[in-house]
Amino acid sequence: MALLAALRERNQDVPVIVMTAYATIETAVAAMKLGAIDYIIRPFEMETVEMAVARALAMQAVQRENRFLREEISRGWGEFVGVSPAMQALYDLIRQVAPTRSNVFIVGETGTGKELVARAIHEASGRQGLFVPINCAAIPTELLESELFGHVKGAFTGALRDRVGKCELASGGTIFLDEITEMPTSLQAKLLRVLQEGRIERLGANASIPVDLRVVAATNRDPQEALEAGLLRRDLYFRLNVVRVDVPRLRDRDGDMAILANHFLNKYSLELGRATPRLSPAALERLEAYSWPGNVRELENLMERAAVLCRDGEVDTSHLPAELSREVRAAPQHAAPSLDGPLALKDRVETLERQLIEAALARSDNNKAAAARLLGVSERTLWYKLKTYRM
Ligand SMILES: Nc1ncnc2c1ncn2[C@@H]1O[C@H](COP(=O)(O)OP(=O)(O)OP(=O)(O)O)[C@@H](O)[C@H]1O
Repeated sequence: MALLAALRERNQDVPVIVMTAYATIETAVAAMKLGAIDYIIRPFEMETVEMAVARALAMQAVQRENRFLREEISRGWGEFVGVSPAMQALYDLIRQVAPTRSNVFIVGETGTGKELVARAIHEASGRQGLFVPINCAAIPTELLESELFGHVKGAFTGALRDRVGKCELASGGTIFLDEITEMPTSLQAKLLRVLQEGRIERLGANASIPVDLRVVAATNRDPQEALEAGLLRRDLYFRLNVVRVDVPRLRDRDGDMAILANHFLNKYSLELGRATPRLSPAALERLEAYSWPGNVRELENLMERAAVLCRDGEVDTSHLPAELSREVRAAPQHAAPSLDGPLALKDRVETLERQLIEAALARSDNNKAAAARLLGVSERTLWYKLKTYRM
């Protein structure tokens, strides 16, 4: 019994079978309470022991799998880290659209994980072909056409041999056109023709090849503005925007900051061969208050930096770059009350409270839970204040 208690104390998940000649119901119950999973009374048949061991091992496997699944669920979905309502909605949408053949248009700020979304759509689509990403902004215009559609030997100076284009490569799979608005509109027109006809012609070839394409396109611009500015052809847009997927900004992912920050600290500490440091409450608060224009990519970079700089097992505000604290400190100055005029305490406090609440709501995009955290009060208190001040 003492050994059982000690094992449990150390959190060992060794399955324990108790064997005894002095059986009473009480000791059996006590042993089970201490974590024994079976109880065998002497004398016994060998078969009984074998069965008990087999059962114990099977149960252990189930427990491990359960724990693994629990950890997975609490961490995110697939490659995604995050369990916020905004991300749950995104996972649901991906699961819904992936198995359809519809083209998908992903919209989201830089670094929000648009490529991750595109990959997840392909993974969950069941399409047997390849996932072929192409960043339209990263390839010089004059090369983009051959990159997309391929060419035959001699199609232009420098075309020394036949080349398979990305569209052909992605046939049966998914082509991911990142930063679609950076593709010249002449090429957009050509791409549209390929999608309409389901056939592709390599540059310089005089025959076309059938392709089975599913397109996932992405942009970090506002699609409406891109259309108006003539960066995106309307006809292509309608073809691609069958399902639109908006990827939430990091500051809208309520409650994901700690999970994401710890995930990246863990990732980079592993790479450095160090133990993962803890994230101090003050550091987390600063991360929560920052606006994250570069979204998850920016957070990942900062956590890599923190993992390198941190030497004492705890990431504190001193391991974070100065611009984070500047943004946080700017707030109180903003709301600093003037000491001129009437000094009635109640009115003054009320005005200041209203201003702080407004600022917190603005900074958290009207998300009450996040605003309450910024203000350092409970959500309940915030709701109460909003009601009292009729805000
Ligand atoms: N929810 C998430 N969980 C874990 N990692 C993430 C998540 N979102 C993004 N990342 C990581 O952040 C980085 C940026 O993601 P990604 O390249 O997909 O962003 P993007 O929106 O395509 O950016 P850009 O618009 O600049 O091309 C990648 O390293 C990606 O793995």
